[in-house]
Amino acid sequence: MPTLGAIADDFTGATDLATMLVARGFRTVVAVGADAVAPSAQPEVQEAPDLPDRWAAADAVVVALKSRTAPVVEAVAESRRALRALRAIGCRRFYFKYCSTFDSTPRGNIGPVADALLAETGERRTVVVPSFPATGRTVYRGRLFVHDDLLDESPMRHHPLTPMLDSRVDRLLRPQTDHPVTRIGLETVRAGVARLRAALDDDTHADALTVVDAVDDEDLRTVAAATEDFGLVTGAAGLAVGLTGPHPDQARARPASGPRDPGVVLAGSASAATRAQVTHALGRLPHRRLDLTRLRADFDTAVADLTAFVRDRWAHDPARPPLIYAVAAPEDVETDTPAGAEPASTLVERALAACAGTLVDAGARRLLVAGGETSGAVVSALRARTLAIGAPIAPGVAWARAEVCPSDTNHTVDLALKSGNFGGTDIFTQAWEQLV
Ligand SMILES: Nc1ncnc2c1ncn2[C@@H]1O[C@H](COP(=O)(O)OP(=O)(O)OP(=O)(O)O)[C@@H](O)[C@H]1O
Ligand SMILES: O=C(O)[C@@H](O)C(=O)CO
Repeated sequence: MPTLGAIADDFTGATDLATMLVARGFRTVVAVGADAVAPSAQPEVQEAPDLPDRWAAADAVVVALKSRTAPVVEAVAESRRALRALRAIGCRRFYFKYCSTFDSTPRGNIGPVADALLAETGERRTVVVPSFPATGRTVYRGRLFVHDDLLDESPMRHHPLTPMLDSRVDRLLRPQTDHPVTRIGLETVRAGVARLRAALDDDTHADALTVVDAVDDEDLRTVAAATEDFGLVTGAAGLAVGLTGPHPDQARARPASGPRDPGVVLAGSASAATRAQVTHALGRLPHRRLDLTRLRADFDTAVADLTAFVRDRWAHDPARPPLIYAVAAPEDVETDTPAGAEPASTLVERALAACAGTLVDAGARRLLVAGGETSGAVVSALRARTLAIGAPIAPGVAWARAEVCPSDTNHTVDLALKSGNFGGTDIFTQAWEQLV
């Protein structure tokens, strides 16, 4: 029965945290939305008497939401619903997972969701820990770094939805929350678990969201140990490095596909890391770029041509998964939508989602998807309700086994959801080797 319940504000973030939990010995299931956990999770629901096997065999459940940039009211309502659903299947500790680059705006959604989850759990305080050293995110003196750059000097400064214009986590959070926002520095963390705990227990932090410095995994282990009885922690996936689950040797789900099963890469992300991965794959995998003009002129035919191309490549060389991508270079990003036309963002998401559905019905059994929004669109089109996390591919990215039903037939597939900025340059060609 799961005891740890997590709520992630996007799909790739959910698999990122789940990947870490599996590595830490938690048998982990990602549930797509609160309804995939407990359809009628009302406030009064406390315990489900007959847990489905899926939950009985899990140590942790991560609910994947699409709430990062949703209207605040919606994000709060979905997060509350997720928490109630997790509680109904037995979870007693909660983890609010947001982006390691603290993606949010002065209105939210990190602060409002943290406030709501504190109220829902009856807790008065929590910690704020976006640090994830394995992916270059560290917090020192309250400032968030992305590798060598301060957050506001990193490419996140230009993010279209959540431009990050400050690197001080407390300053970013203060306008978003009703709680005081406090800080605890690295010297206290490095003084050890007891000193950090004593600091957290000081009156200053009694009702606060406390941003805690962490520069390496040992710091995160100290933070996790000092907060082990907190009913709610918040952060990126890094904090989970300090958690220990009960099944160190059996936590990974087995792959669903074999080496000769057809695969495909669907890349809708325009992030710098994905662009480098696309460029690397162009010389190595059969590929097609989405043509926005054609998609706008005749969506169905354009998608049918793309899926026909993939099927043709499978017939020639099943071992090389074709790549369908949106952006290889910054100039591929459409910044101005032509008058009266559908914006490129939804067009690309719809196109890749449609390709995914058709290709799974045509035999695709392994899909690597790049981009958080893109992953949300693909997972929704495939009508996956749960993902069982399997082999890791890179920090924050793993294969997951999913039952899907894009039209009217069920299939089991291996799915990897890659955050835009995660993964090495060769991930589109190398990820398949982990599926053994
Ligand atoms: N050529 C393009 N012009 C404009 N927008 C595009 C283009 N290609 C893709 N997009 C959109 O850019 C967005 C990329 O977001 P997505 O979340 O998928 O990737 P990301 O931001 O790199 O990933 P993450 O959220 O994991 O960091 C999607 O909405 C996608 O449809
Ligand atoms: O924490 C991260 O950076 C990722 O899991 C993510 O949320 C990107 O969308």
